[in-house]
Amino acid sequence: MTRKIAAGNWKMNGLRASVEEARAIASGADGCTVVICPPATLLVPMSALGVALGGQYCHASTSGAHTGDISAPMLADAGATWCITGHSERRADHGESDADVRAQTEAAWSVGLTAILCLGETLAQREAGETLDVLRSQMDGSLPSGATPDNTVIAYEPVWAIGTGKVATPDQVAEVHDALRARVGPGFSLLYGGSVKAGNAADLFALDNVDGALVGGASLAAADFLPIVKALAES
Ligand SMILES: O=C(CO)COP(=O)(O)O
Repeated sequence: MTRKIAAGNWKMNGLRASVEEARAIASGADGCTVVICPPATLLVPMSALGVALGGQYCHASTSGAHTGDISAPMLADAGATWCITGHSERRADHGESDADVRAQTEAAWSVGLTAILCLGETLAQREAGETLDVLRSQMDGSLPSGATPDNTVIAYEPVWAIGTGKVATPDQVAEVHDALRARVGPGFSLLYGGSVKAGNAADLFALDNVDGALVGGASLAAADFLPIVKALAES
């Protein structure tokens, strides 16, 4: 059985006042696993809300001279039980390679964090017909061999659908998720991410191999996120 997971990636958004929004999400979440990945500064203030928390990234090392970075043990110590790895914004903004993502994913596992490993093609790659090849190569390069359904969730996030309002069509998502399922086998939860909103969530969750979503903008407010959680719980 795959787990149904609604994960919110708050990215670089949220101040201490946003803890109240997370509290509202926590109290309304029902029927599936809900994870909030706030900025690291909000992990401790959110740690008593009763909702699962995740980091958005972790360094491959456990400690050391890496100014501005954060390690998996720090995330776990602050209350996280999950960690996003390989998000396309990290790959683009910080030059993270598949090898980096693989090492970060192993670092997350080493302290018991469940990794939400992100993959996705750019618009140019999709238009060149390279989508499945790109994803295969990202999987080969960034998914460590010790991955299990307990320690890893895969998130397909087409780069062109992130923050653009252009959600991938159900056919596009089904093609990729069916290929991912064939690659990883049963049990692994496969999330879709990229402009997921209340209005398109049910159609995505109706697909065979979509077990949830990794939501950006629409996870910041309970009024936007909870209808997505409900759609997943009812799928
Ligand atoms: O990148 C995403 C989640 O990790 C998706 O972001 P949006 O839902 O804002 O498109």
